[in-house]
Amino acid sequence: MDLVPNLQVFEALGGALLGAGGRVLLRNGGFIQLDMELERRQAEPVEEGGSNKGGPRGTKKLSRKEHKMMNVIAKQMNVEISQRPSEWAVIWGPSLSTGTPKRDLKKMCDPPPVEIRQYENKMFSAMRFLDPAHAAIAKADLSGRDFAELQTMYVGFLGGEPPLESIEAASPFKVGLPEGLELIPEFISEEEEENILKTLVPEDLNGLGQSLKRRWVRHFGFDFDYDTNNVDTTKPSAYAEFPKCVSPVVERLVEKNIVRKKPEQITLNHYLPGQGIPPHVDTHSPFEEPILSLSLKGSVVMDFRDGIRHSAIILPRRSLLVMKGESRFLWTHGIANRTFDVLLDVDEGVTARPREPRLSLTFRLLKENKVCNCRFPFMCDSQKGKITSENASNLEDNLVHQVYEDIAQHFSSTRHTPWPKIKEFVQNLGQSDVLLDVGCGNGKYLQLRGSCCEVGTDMSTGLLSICRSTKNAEVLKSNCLMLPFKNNTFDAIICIAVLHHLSTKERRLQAVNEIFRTLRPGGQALIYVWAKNQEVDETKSVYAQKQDVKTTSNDLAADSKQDILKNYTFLPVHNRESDFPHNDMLVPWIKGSTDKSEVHHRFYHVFNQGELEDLILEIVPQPSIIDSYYDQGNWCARFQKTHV
Ligand SMILES: O=C(O)CCC(=O)C(=O)O
Ligand SMILES: [Fe+2]
Repeated sequence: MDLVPNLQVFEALGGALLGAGGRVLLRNGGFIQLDMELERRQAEPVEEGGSNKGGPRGTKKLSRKEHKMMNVIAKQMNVEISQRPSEWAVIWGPSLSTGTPKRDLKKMCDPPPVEIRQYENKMFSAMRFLDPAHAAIAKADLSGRDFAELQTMYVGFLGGEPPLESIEAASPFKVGLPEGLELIPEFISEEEEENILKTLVPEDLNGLGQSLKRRWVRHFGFDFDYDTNNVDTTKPSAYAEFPKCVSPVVERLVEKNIVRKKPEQITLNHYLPGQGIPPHVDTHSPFEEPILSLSLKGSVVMDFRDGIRHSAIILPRRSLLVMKGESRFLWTHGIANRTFDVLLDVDEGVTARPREPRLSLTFRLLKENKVCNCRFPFMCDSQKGKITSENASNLEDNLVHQVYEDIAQHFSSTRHTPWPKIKEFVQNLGQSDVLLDVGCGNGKYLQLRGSCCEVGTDMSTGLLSICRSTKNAEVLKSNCLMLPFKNNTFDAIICIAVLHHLSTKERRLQAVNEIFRTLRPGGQALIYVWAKNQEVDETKSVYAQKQDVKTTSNDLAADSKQDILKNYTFLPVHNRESDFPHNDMLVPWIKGSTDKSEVHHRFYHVFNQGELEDLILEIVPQPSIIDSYYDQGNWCARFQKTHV
């Protein structure tokens, strides 16, 4: 049988099967079938949600993008991409990163792959087919089609076997359970679970309890105050009595010696898929150990982190989590805001499991003296944080100055565009106004007015030399705590993204004082600091939006070259899936390409709303703040010096 060559088939098969006279070479009977099958499918209307956004398959634009994607994948997998169909194909789109379980991926291909490998935090999956021809069909069928509304799928063939799948550091198999953590499966029976669910969760969740940003809660005994992370023991909750349905649980806790007395407080959390709880340590002083969490209705993965390590633990429904020791006092626990979890399944291997609604009951025992003497003073509200006036300077040297030295080139390559409001402030200055940029970085805000008189200071010699070589700017090395200028020197000062790297309030005040001192009377200063809240009016900051493959991984802390981190395990490492849960944190900077990335951690004190203004007002004697606002994840304030 002679078949008219079909362009799409040639494309899918890498053009490899074109025979003399422009006919398809029939390697085996299967190929005739393949060709006809393809033609039949192409004649069919595109299914709902499956529009060909990338244009007709085989367009130049699509193949250019596909080629690019395949190069990225090849690098990450360390496997060559093949132009010819092979038994292994790789698909960009449906993956663990999008929460696509293997069974769903199988359903998308006909004939289906016989094996699928998926990788944590990766946007692609590898598929092995019985025959290269089947891989070619999958490519012809899926390449360029939309997936999950926004993504376009790309398919390529692999020249070798892809890496075996594994769960990275997010696995207790690798890191181990945090010390003091215990998980008791089937702590309650199905009947008890049903009884609790029936009694405590109203159909309309807004009826009783409190709707938080990411979940719904209700308290019994005493209300938990999320502003102070504490309970007011003088004010019993509106639900002072525990509901009857939890009595068997409370009794079992005492009977089995899990607690030494009955818990006095219960928090009920209700999570819908996509909802979670930011990483936190339940405040030390109000509660004894252990803290207990009973899971009902749906299971979930809970992430434990201690600043370096990450252990992700599956909490099955009806299980009881007992947090004592390090897991209670040192490790943060949290649930990512995701619609699926990535876990290791006995049958399926590494897989994404869609979340179901979940209910949890947190049982807490009140501490009588409200004083905590744990071994982790830096995590303890009773013993206050460990950043002191003695070690602050060391911390900033290690976790700020040294890091900017190490990442100077890469950091600079990501900092091009001046932010509009800062640019406006600078460009509104007169031509003869002298501007100081405290913490000028790569000089992004210098020379926006042509050749005016401007000076920049920074602690990174790497960034200073970039300023000199690319801008010919006047810059000098200096700490913002001690500016080498006389009083009343500058007409204007900007200090962008600097104060949040200072680790104590005294030092932040000192820096504002230096700005104030060197500003001339009548001069104005503009200060930007990172905000703890990265989402205002439901709009995420640019930083919070960047949840790409390279940046989500808190676990990379484990591979950090900064040995010095061991001295700072009390500082939680931020993971981009959540708002900043604490004010003092380490924020990872990932340098280099994905396959050879290095992680560096910088110290940040992220500011609460109003904190920057309060700081300025402690130094500036009159209320001279002209403007304060939120801009791209930062709190910002402009003030004028009105006295000498
Ligand atoms: O949902 C959970 O299991 C944990 C809840 C929690 O950590 C809390 O209420 O403090
Ligand atoms: Fe908690």
